[in-house]
Amino acid sequence: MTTTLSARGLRKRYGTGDGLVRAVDEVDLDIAAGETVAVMGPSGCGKSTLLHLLGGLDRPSDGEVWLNGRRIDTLSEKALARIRRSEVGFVFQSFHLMEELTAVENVELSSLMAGRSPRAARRRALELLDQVGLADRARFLPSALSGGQRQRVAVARALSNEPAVVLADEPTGNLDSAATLDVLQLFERLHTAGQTLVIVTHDARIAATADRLITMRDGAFVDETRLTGGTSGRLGALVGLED
Ligand SMILES: Nc1ncnc2c1ncn2[C@@H]1O[C@H](COP(=O)(O)OP(=O)(O)OP(=O)(O)O)[C@@H](O)[C@H]1O
Repeated sequence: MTTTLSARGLRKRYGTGDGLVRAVDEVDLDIAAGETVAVMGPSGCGKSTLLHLLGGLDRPSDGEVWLNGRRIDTLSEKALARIRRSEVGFVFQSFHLMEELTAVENVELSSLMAGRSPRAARRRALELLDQVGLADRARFLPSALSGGQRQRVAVARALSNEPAVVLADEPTGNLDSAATLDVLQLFERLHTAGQTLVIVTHDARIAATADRLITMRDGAFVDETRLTGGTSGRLGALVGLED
Protein backbone atom coordinates (compact mmCIF):
# COMPACT_ATOMS: atom_id res chain seq x y z
CA MET A 1 0.00 0.00 0.00
CA THR A 2 1.36 3.41 -0.96
CA THR A 3 0.63 6.23 1.45
CA THR A 4 -0.21 9.50 -0.27
CA LEU A 5 -0.87 11.80 2.66
CA SER A 6 0.14 11.52 6.33
CA ALA A 7 -0.04 13.59 9.46
CA ARG A 8 1.85 12.98 12.70
CA GLY A 9 1.04 14.68 16.01
CA LEU A 10 -0.74 17.42 14.10
CA ARG A 11 -1.93 20.40 16.13
CA LYS A 12 -3.27 23.82 15.33
CA ARG A 13 -3.93 26.27 18.13
CA TYR A 14 -5.37 29.75 17.98
CA GLY A 15 -5.13 32.36 20.73
CA THR A 16 -3.68 32.00 24.22
CA GLY A 17 -4.82 31.68 27.84
CA ASP A 18 -8.60 31.71 28.25
CA GLY A 19 -8.94 32.33 24.51
CA LEU A 20 -6.93 29.24 23.50
CA VAL A 21 -8.66 27.15 20.83
CA ARG A 22 -7.32 23.70 20.02
CA ALA A 23 -8.70 23.60 16.47
CA VAL A 24 -6.73 20.43 15.64
CA ASP A 25 -5.41 18.47 18.57
CA GLU A 26 -2.85 15.66 18.21
CA VAL A 27 -4.05 14.07 14.99
CA ASP A 28 -2.33 11.10 13.32
CA LEU A 29 -3.49 10.10 9.86
CA ASP A 30 -2.40 7.96 6.92
CA ILE A 31 -4.31 8.12 3.65
CA ALA A 32 -3.52 5.45 1.09
CA ALA A 33 -3.24 6.15 -2.62
CA GLY A 34 -6.70 5.80 -4.14
CA GLU A 35 -8.48 5.98 -0.80
CA THR A 36 -11.47 8.24 -0.20
CA VAL A 37 -11.75 9.52 3.36
CA ALA A 38 -14.75 11.45 4.65
CA VAL A 39 -14.45 13.70 7.70
CA MET A 40 -17.57 14.54 9.67
CA GLY A 41 -18.29 16.21 13.00
CA PRO A 42 -20.13 19.14 14.53
CA SER A 43 -19.54 22.72 13.46
CA GLY A 44 -16.31 24.10 14.88
CA CYS A 45 -14.70 20.70 15.57
CA GLY A 46 -11.74 21.48 13.30
CA LYS A 47 -12.59 19.82 9.98
CA SER A 48 -11.70 22.78 7.75
CA THR A 49 -8.59 23.54 9.77
CA LEU A 50 -7.44 19.94 9.31
CA LEU A 51 -8.03 20.13 5.56
CA HIS A 52 -6.09 23.39 5.32
CA LEU A 53 -3.15 21.86 7.19
CA LEU A 54 -3.17 18.75 5.00
CA GLY A 55 -3.17 20.82 1.82
CA GLY A 56 -0.49 23.30 2.90
CA LEU A 57 -2.93 26.23 3.00
CA ASP A 58 -2.01 26.71 6.62
CA ARG A 59 0.85 25.58 8.86
CA PRO A 60 0.49 23.52 12.02
CA SER A 61 1.46 24.74 15.50
CA ASP A 62 3.04 21.29 16.00
CA GLY A 63 3.44 18.06 14.11
CA GLU A 64 4.17 17.02 10.57
CA VAL A 65 2.41 16.72 7.21
CA TRP A 66 3.80 14.44 4.53
CA LEU A 67 2.62 14.35 0.93
CA ASN A 68 3.95 11.70 -1.43
CA GLY A 69 6.82 10.92 0.93
CA ARG A 70 7.88 14.54 1.32
CA ARG A 71 7.44 16.62 4.45
CA ILE A 72 5.58 19.79 3.43
CA ASP A 73 4.84 21.75 6.60
CA THR A 74 8.44 22.96 6.86
CA LEU A 75 8.80 24.06 3.23
CA SER A 76 9.34 27.67 2.24
CA GLU A 77 6.26 29.65 1.21
CA LYS A 78 7.36 29.45 -2.41
CA ALA A 79 7.89 25.68 -2.36
CA LEU A 80 4.58 25.18 -0.55
CA ALA A 81 2.75 27.29 -3.14
CA ARG A 82 4.23 25.07 -5.85
CA ILE A 83 2.99 21.93 -4.04
CA ARG A 84 -0.49 23.45 -3.65
CA ARG A 85 -0.58 24.25 -7.36
CA SER A 86 0.74 20.98 -8.68
CA GLU A 87 0.02 18.21 -6.16
CA VAL A 88 -3.18 19.22 -4.38
CA GLY A 89 -6.62 19.95 -5.81
CA PHE A 90 -8.97 22.02 -3.65
CA VAL A 91 -12.76 22.13 -3.85
CA PHE A 92 -14.53 24.64 -1.61
CA GLN A 93 -18.14 25.02 -0.50
CA SER A 94 -18.37 28.44 -2.16
CA PHE A 95 -16.68 27.30 -5.41
CA HIS A 96 -14.04 30.12 -5.46
CA LEU A 97 -14.24 30.54 -9.23
CA MET A 98 -12.93 33.70 -10.91
CA GLU A 99 -16.14 35.44 -11.93
CA GLU A 100 -14.61 37.33 -14.87
CA LEU A 101 -13.21 34.15 -16.44
CA THR A 102 -15.21 31.57 -18.42
CA ALA A 103 -15.50 27.98 -17.22
CA VAL A 104 -12.69 26.79 -19.47
CA GLU A 105 -10.45 29.72 -18.47
CA ASN A 106 -11.04 28.91 -14.80
CA VAL A 107 -10.08 25.28 -15.36
CA GLU A 108 -6.96 26.01 -17.44
CA LEU A 109 -5.58 28.72 -15.18
CA SER A 110 -3.69 26.46 -12.78
CA SER A 111 -2.28 24.41 -15.70
CA LEU A 112 -0.96 27.62 -17.22
CA MET A 113 0.52 28.63 -13.87
CA ALA A 114 2.15 25.20 -13.63
CA GLY A 115 3.89 25.88 -16.96
CA ARG A 116 1.76 24.03 -19.53
CA SER A 117 1.54 25.61 -22.97
CA PRO A 118 -1.70 27.55 -23.66
CA ARG A 119 -2.72 24.97 -26.25
CA ALA A 120 -2.10 21.98 -23.94
CA ALA A 121 -3.78 23.75 -21.02
CA ARG A 122 -6.86 24.50 -23.14
CA ARG A 123 -7.05 20.93 -24.44
CA ARG A 124 -6.81 19.49 -20.94
CA ALA A 125 -9.41 21.96 -19.58
CA LEU A 126 -11.89 21.06 -22.33
CA GLU A 127 -11.34 17.34 -21.67
CA LEU A 128 -12.01 17.84 -17.97
CA LEU A 129 -15.13 19.91 -18.60
CA ASP A 130 -16.33 17.11 -20.85
CA GLN A 131 -15.65 14.59 -18.06
CA VAL A 132 -17.76 16.58 -15.60
CA GLY A 133 -20.58 16.90 -18.16
CA LEU A 134 -20.06 20.57 -19.02
CA ALA A 135 -18.60 20.46 -22.54
CA ASP A 136 -21.43 22.71 -23.73
CA ARG A 137 -20.86 25.28 -20.98
CA ALA A 138 -17.11 25.80 -21.50
CA ARG A 139 -17.47 29.41 -22.63
CA PHE A 140 -20.02 30.42 -20.00
CA LEU A 141 -19.13 32.76 -17.17
CA PRO A 142 -19.74 31.36 -13.66
CA SER A 143 -22.65 33.81 -13.26
CA ALA A 144 -24.44 31.97 -16.09
CA LEU A 145 -24.03 28.56 -14.41
CA SER A 146 -26.12 26.89 -11.72
CA GLY A 147 -24.56 26.09 -8.32
CA GLY A 148 -24.09 22.44 -9.27
CA GLN A 149 -22.49 23.40 -12.59
CA ARG A 150 -20.15 25.83 -10.83
CA GLN A 151 -19.08 23.14 -8.43
CA ARG A 152 -18.44 20.76 -11.34
CA VAL A 153 -16.21 23.45 -12.91
CA ALA A 154 -14.42 23.70 -9.57
CA VAL A 155 -13.90 19.93 -9.51
CA ALA A 156 -12.56 20.03 -13.08
CA ARG A 157 -10.19 22.81 -12.01
CA ALA A 158 -9.06 20.78 -8.99
CA LEU A 159 -8.14 17.90 -11.31
CA SER A 160 -6.31 19.96 -13.91
CA ASN A 161 -2.79 19.20 -12.68
CA GLU A 162 -3.46 15.54 -11.88
CA PRO A 163 -3.12 16.12 -8.15
CA ALA A 164 -1.95 13.44 -5.75
CA VAL A 165 -4.96 14.29 -3.59
CA VAL A 166 -8.19 16.27 -3.91
CA LEU A 167 -9.30 18.00 -0.70
CA ALA A 168 -12.96 19.01 -0.69
CA ASP A 169 -14.43 21.21 2.04
CA GLU A 170 -18.20 20.74 2.24
CA PRO A 171 -18.47 20.54 -1.56
CA THR A 172 -22.26 20.25 -1.48
CA GLY A 173 -22.85 22.71 1.35
CA ASN A 174 -24.26 25.37 -1.00
CA LEU A 175 -26.17 23.05 -3.32
CA ASP A 176 -29.78 21.91 -3.56
CA SER A 177 -30.44 18.18 -3.50
CA ALA A 178 -30.45 17.65 -7.31
CA ALA A 179 -27.07 19.39 -7.63
CA THR A 180 -25.81 17.47 -4.59
CA LEU A 181 -26.60 14.23 -6.40
CA ASP A 182 -24.64 15.39 -9.46
CA VAL A 183 -21.59 16.20 -7.35
CA LEU A 184 -22.04 12.97 -5.41
CA GLN A 185 -21.90 10.97 -8.64
CA LEU A 186 -18.86 12.92 -9.72
CA PHE A 187 -17.01 12.03 -6.51
CA GLU A 188 -18.05 8.40 -6.91
CA ARG A 189 -16.57 8.41 -10.41
CA LEU A 190 -13.34 9.99 -9.18
CA HIS A 191 -13.15 7.38 -6.45
CA THR A 192 -13.65 4.56 -8.94
CA ALA A 193 -10.96 6.10 -11.15
CA GLY A 194 -8.52 5.84 -8.22
CA GLN A 195 -8.30 9.49 -7.23
CA THR A 196 -7.21 9.97 -3.61
CA LEU A 197 -9.84 12.13 -1.93
CA VAL A 198 -10.51 13.74 1.44
CA ILE A 199 -14.01 15.13 1.79
CA VAL A 200 -15.23 17.21 4.72
CA THR A 201 -18.99 16.95 4.75
CA HIS A 202 -22.15 17.19 6.82
CA ASP A 203 -23.98 15.02 4.27
CA ALA A 204 -24.13 11.26 4.94
CA ARG A 205 -24.75 10.62 1.22
CA ILE A 206 -21.38 12.16 0.37
CA ALA A 207 -19.69 10.37 3.27
CA ALA A 208 -21.15 7.11 1.95
CA THR A 209 -18.89 7.37 -1.12
CA ALA A 210 -15.87 6.99 1.18
CA ASP A 211 -13.76 4.00 2.15
CA ARG A 212 -13.31 5.40 5.63
CA LEU A 213 -15.24 7.81 7.79
CA ILE A 214 -13.44 9.86 10.42
CA THR A 215 -15.52 11.63 13.06
CA MET A 216 -13.97 14.64 14.78
CA ARG A 217 -14.86 16.41 18.00
CA ASP A 218 -12.95 19.25 19.66
CA GLY A 219 -10.06 18.97 17.21
CA ALA A 220 -9.48 15.24 17.72
CA PHE A 221 -10.52 12.03 15.97
CA VAL A 222 -13.15 10.29 18.10
CA ASP A 223 -14.09 7.54 15.67
CA GLU A 224 -12.78 5.91 12.51
CA THR A 225 -15.03 3.52 10.61
CA ARG A 226 -14.14 1.56 7.52
CA LEU A 227 -17.13 1.56 5.16
CA THR A 228 -17.87 -1.43 2.95
CA GLY A 229 -20.64 -2.75 0.75
CA GLY A 230 -21.00 -0.15 -2.01
CA THR A 231 -22.44 3.31 -1.63
CA SER A 232 -25.99 2.23 -0.78
CA GLY A 233 -24.83 -0.27 1.83
CA ARG A 234 -22.51 2.32 3.29
CA LEU A 235 -25.31 4.83 3.38
CA GLY A 236 -27.38 2.38 5.43
CA ALA A 237 -24.50 2.14 7.90
CA LEU A 238 -24.32 5.91 8.10
CA VAL A 239 -27.97 6.75 8.70
CA GLY A 240 -28.22 8.75 11.88
CA LEU A 241 -24.62 9.96 11.76
CA GLU A 242 -25.49 13.29 10.14
CA ASP A 243 -25.13 16.22 12.48
N1 LIG B 1 -8.17 32.05 12.19
C1 LIG B 1 -8.73 31.60 13.32
N2 LIG B 1 -8.55 32.26 14.49
C2 LIG B 1 -9.08 31.81 15.64
N3 LIG B 1 -9.84 30.69 15.74
C3 LIG B 1 -10.05 30.00 14.62
C4 LIG B 1 -9.52 30.42 13.35
N4 LIG B 1 -9.90 29.52 12.42
C5 LIG B 1 -10.65 28.58 13.06
N5 LIG B 1 -10.74 28.88 14.37
C6 LIG B 1 -11.44 28.10 15.40
O1 LIG B 1 -11.00 26.75 15.29
C7 LIG B 1 -12.07 25.85 15.52
C8 LIG B 1 -12.21 24.91 14.34
O2 LIG B 1 -12.69 25.64 13.20
P1 LIG B 1 -12.99 24.92 11.80
O3 LIG B 1 -13.40 25.98 10.84
O4 LIG B 1 -11.83 24.09 11.45
O5 LIG B 1 -14.24 24.00 12.18
P2 LIG B 1 -15.18 23.14 11.23
O6 LIG B 1 -15.34 21.81 11.89
O7 LIG B 1 -14.67 23.16 9.84
O8 LIG B 1 -16.55 23.95 11.31
P3 LIG B 1 -17.77 24.08 10.24
O9 LIG B 1 -18.37 22.71 10.12
O10 LIG B 1 -18.70 25.04 10.92
O11 LIG B 1 -17.18 24.62 8.97
C9 LIG B 1 -13.31 26.71 15.76
O12 LIG B 1 -13.51 26.83 17.17
C10 LIG B 1 -12.94 28.04 15.16
O13 LIG B 1 -13.62 29.10 15.82
